[in-house]
Amino acid sequence: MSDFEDINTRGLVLVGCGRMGGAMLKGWLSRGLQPGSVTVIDPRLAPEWQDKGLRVNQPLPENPAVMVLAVKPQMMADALGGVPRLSDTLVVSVAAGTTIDTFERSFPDAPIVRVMPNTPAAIGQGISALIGNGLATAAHLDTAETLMSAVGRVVRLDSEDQMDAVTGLSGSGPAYVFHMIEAMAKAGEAQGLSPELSLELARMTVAGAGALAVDADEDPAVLRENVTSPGGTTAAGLKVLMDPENGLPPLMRRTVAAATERGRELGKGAA
Ligand SMILES: NC(=O)C1=CN([C@@H]2O[C@H](COP(=O)(O)OP(=O)(O)OC[C@H]3O[C@@H](n4cnc5c(N)ncnc54)[C@H](O)[C@@H]3O)[C@@H](O)[C@H]2O)C=CC1
Ligand SMILES: O=C(O)[C@@H]1CCC=N1
Repeated sequence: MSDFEDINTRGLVLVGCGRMGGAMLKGWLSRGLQPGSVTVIDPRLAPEWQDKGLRVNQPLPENPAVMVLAVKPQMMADALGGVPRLSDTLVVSVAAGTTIDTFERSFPDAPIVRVMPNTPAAIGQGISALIGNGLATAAHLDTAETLMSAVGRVVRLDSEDQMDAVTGLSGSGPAYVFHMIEAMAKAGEAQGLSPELSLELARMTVAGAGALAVDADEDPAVLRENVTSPGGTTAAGLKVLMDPENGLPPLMRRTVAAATERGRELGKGAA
């Protein structure tokens, strides 16, 4: 039996099929979601989605199992304006900042689950955190978890208050890691390596270390120590990187704090 049986029967509506919506849709289709059961609402849908058998910008099914909202927070009011008041439909939002009570104003009788995914979902390696409203039953949360586990791992939160920090850490986090690759590559160039060689070394170092961090039984701190020979090269590098005043820890603290704060602002309706 497909995990998507009820959704395939009643339908899934995806409002906004850009980078995040598209990444999730790719994962769902590869896990058994039937294209004909998906209604995509997006006025600027990318051409790659046009001939996949999806229902594109067509009237919504009468009683869809799930509606996933994946538009920018600044576009949410606009997008919600075009959607009927569903009550027997699980509403799932992946928008940063936008709080559950915003959705409750549009869907006062609906179960609502707020999710924060990230773009490695495009290759099934995402991490999503989720929390439901008072009307979301264990079965609704399971449905949301089924959807999100099609594109990576899932964690459940205890409180919606955690969501902005989650957004600042794992939602935005892939961008920090991509920038780390860029910065490492530039640093290699500064030591005389060619840009191509430096980028390849940086990219595969981050990819391999990430995979090892997931695969290994040891904590990242132990994996770091395993690389660090006493009096060796890594110790010399880490002395700079781990400097408590000027190193990565205070920089990362400020980075995640800024992203978290921006999530709070978006939640209050900031443009
Ligand atoms: N990109 C990321 O890494 C992540 C994004 N998110 C959240 O996902 C949501 C979407 O972000 P992205 O996919 O990055 O943006 P995007 O700009 O790539 O996609 C948004 C899509 O919404 C469509 N759209 C705009 N107005 C619409 C409307 N009224 N009705 C239907 N569709 C409409 C656009 O045409 C576009 O295809 C945001 O709320 C963001 O906070 C969450 C986690 C990670
Ligand atoms: O930058 C943003 O606002 C979205 C949310 C998390 C990642 N991208």
